[in-house]
Amino acid sequence: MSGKTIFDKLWDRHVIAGKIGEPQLLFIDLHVIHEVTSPQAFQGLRDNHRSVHRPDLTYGTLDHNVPTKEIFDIRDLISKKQIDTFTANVKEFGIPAELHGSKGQGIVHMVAPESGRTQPGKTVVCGDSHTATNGAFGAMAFGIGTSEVEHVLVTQTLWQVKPKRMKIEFTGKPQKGVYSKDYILALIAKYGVDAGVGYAVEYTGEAISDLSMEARMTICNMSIEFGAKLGLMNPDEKTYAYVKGRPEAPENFDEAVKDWKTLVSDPDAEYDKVLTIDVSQLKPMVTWGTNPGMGLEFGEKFPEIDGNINYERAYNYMDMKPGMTAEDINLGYVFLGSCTNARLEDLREAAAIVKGKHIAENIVAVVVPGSRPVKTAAEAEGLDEIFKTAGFEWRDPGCSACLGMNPDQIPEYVHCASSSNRNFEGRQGPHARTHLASPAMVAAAAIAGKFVDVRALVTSVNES
Ligand SMILES: CC(C)[C@H](C(=O)O)[C@@H](O)C(=O)O
Ligand code: SF4
Repeated sequence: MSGKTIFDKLWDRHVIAGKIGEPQLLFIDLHVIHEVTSPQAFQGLRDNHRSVHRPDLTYGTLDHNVPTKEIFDIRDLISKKQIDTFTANVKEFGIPAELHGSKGQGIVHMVAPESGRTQPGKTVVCGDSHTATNGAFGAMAFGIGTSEVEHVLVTQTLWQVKPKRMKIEFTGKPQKGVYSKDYILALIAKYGVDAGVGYAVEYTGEAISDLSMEARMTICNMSIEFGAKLGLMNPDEKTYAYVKGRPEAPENFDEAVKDWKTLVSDPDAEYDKVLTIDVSQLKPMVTWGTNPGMGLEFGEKFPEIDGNINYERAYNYMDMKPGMTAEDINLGYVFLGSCTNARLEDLREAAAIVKGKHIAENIVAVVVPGSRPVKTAAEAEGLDEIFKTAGFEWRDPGCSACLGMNPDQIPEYVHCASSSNRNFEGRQGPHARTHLASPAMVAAAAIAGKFVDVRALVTSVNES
């Protein structure tokens, strides 16, 4: 009999009922909630006189609607309602949560790891498509819909059909200036936004082991942009070190680590599909179009339309033409934020590039730390001053301009270099035009006033 993948092991461990190939009932170890996808679920509970089965395994935060300029000045009525409703719900049902202005508040996929709740071996769900971020810890983490949120609140379980297994091996050492964001953008550009549909993806290989936990989260975060049900990685010493000492880390930590060590893919495990990417061949990526797969290495010419109506539509929306390169993009805005790339390491990488320089005249640049702990840590090491001196705005944590659900929006028709994960039409505001890239590329673009190849800059930064 062949070995098992980490995903097989996690799946088997959580099945309560049902047969393989049919929906199976899974136990959920951690249910994370935010203000956008939980209100109807709580209302459903109330209407049916039900309670939350395991408030202790539920954890909430406010993120999508919070204003980042003046966090308590919520002018939008829908935002205010969602924030107030969420606050009342978690109080009524006794759920631990990071409420408005609390010390741990931030984007949902950041606060769960930061609190220590995200751990190897857990099933983690959230009414949000980027829940696979938690998969970087060796957790089986995926997004669910609002009716499923209600199901999990009431039962702490969920019916799911087991997805197929894909292994993506990242080999080699990257050049300086190439980051995990480039790995995932390159993967999606090469295989497309649907290539992961129906799969649980395991990211593995030397290039993944070499990454920090923060950089690993960036890759897992974008699993959904590849179409995958979930993305996960084998836990290792870096994973244990990240969890250790956090408020919700297991009490008997050494025992937990012993168990976690068994939750890795066996060498002879079988997969339904295997892909390999050599990261030593990658260059910094920039998207030109209106899905995350419409991306290219910096310097490459944008593709011909050749009858592709998606390309035609994307070019029209973005007001660009085949044959242009990323350097020709008429940038007006830079957004450094989101659950993809607004952790401390991301801000450090960007700050190293902007230090001692000033943003270009044509640019408005905003930094939005993904969580309050990140903001506090960044300020403790003076990153805020570096950004502010360079002309960036330094904001409070939240989803911000990653999507236009709060006052932070990119103005109409303006091109934005963004460290986030989605470049859909209208994603950052009506008619806004988004170009996804790594935090370092985005920072360099703020200074130069256009996209530049960050590899040259990073070398000189490191030498100085
Ligand atoms: C609002 C929320 C449901 C949504 C998601 O599911 O991902 C958002 O976080 C996003 O990134 O588009
Ligand atoms: S930061 Fe963006 S991608 Fe992440 S949860 Fe918020 S809106 Fe979704």
